[in-house]
Amino acid sequence: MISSSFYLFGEEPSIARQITFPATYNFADLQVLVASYFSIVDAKDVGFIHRNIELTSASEVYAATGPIAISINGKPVRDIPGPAGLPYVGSFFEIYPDHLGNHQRLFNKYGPLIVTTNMGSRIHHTNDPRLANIFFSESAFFSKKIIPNHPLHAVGMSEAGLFFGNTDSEEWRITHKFLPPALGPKAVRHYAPAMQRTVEESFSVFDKLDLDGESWNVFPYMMKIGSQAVGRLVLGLEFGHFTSVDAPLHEFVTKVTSVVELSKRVTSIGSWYTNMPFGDPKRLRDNMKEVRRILLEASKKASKGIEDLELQDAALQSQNLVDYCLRARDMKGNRLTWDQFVPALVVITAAGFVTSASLLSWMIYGLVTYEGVQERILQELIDHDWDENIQVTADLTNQLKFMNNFVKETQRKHNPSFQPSRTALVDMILPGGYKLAKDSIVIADLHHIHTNPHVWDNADKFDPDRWDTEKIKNRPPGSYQPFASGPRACIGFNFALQEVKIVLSKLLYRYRFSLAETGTVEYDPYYLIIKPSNLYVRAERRFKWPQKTGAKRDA
Ligand code: HEM
Repeated sequence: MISSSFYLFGEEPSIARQITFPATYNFADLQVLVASYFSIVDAKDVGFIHRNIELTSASEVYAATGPIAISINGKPVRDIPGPAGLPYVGSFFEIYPDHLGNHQRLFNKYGPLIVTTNMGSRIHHTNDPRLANIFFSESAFFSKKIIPNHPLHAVGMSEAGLFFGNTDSEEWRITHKFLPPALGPKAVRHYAPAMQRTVEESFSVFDKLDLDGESWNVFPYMMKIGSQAVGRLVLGLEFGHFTSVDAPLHEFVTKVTSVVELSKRVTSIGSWYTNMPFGDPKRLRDNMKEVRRILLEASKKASKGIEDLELQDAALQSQNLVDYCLRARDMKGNRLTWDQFVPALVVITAAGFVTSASLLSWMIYGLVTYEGVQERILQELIDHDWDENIQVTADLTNQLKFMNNFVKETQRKHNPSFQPSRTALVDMILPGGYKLAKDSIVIADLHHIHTNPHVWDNADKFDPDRWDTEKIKNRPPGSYQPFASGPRACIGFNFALQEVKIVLSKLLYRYRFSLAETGTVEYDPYYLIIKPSNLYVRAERRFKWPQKTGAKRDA
């Protein structure tokens, strides 16, 4: 056996630790051993330096006398940089109101991992795909664990399992076993007719707005469509959002929307604010209770089948997710109880419509902002034999190559979700040599990863055709993850993608969209997701369509 002492390059040699290892160890074995002693996340980053000389083989390490420095990617370990901040408010004014622009400025200034302090809450952000993948991987280093500093802590709701539960909780384990099959690709296919019916119901309203020559604010209407689809498919509820131009939003939708708004507002002030017995924190708790009450009542009324079914069969045969939850059994005959599935369905409903409504809004933004996009999608529809009576299926939308590129590029540049957060489980050394303490909150900034100039060519350019290039196939792992990745990634992505393609195609075939107001379209910085707050468009009914080009055959 050999015994050598090691310390982290950048720290004092006097605190070196003695490590014993067999003389048969090669360089890679040494990297792994030392990484495990010093909690270095990726052993491949480990290098050895002795008397200012880099050691490149195991025999050089064996021969070194005295403490050996451990470098990370050839560099010393270091603290995570970030703005110094002001007393009490910390970096609040460095970040808000334009948190997207300001985080970009901070990444430019401090590098790919930064720390900000907001009224006592320290949060780490990255725009680096590799770090994001490490955060998302649910490992001995990181997990989704909702501790007081975590941005989702203010909402509570750990009993939902999905979204708000810790990964090591029984609630998450059980809901994550039962609910994903009902949102898998096969299950989602049988939702296509209901999705189509939902968008077709909106036509009477958009026709009327067109006849009256009126423009409309996109997000609220996409919210009506998105929530109507989710209400129908999750709860079996009819929200009646398109009975007239001004039909009010269903109570459930208004309450969920205010929860989304309030939770961002409360967490943007810091974790200490969460438990205040008044103001926004109290309103947030009250609205959460209301959302749960409404969902419980709706679930009791939802239409149901009779037979119990195995998970996959239940996913294909149930009329809605309440029906699914009541009938689905696992191999051992276990089922979800009402206490388990009602909170989970609250989350699925909310996660389902706010995000999809926002993505649809950004897609309409794309139509009216980026030249030629609208015409190309329309031409593609025509070339795929689209007409007013078409029955849209998943097979059909999957054939729409440009549409699919357009959705991907919209999610790259304008993804609704931007701040999935994880918690550090131990003190550790990250790639780049960053020292991170246990219980630190880390956020993979999806927006900034997707627009990172070190990863993307012409990152700011909206270019759907980039998705056809060789370069895109060889992009770094983790550089595009609109639905996050790893075990806690989105379980509703099949649903979302199918829905937005059906809704947008049907709308675009019927209407020509144009921007109704000049000026900058802004996002709402105090909303939990990124949505355009002032995008006004005109949707004019089409009466003429272009000729087929025969491009379908070539696709
Ligand atoms: C464009 C639309 C959507 C986007 C961009 C999106 C994005 C995301 C992201 C980034 C996460 C990870 C959150 C985190 O790590 O903290 C997530 C989780 C989740 N999403 Fe989505 N989502 C979308 C649509 C949907 C839909 C339609 C549903 C359901 C019908 C859904 C249900 C969920 C659920 C239940 C989770 C939590 C999974 C878990 O806790 O393991 N999402 N979503």
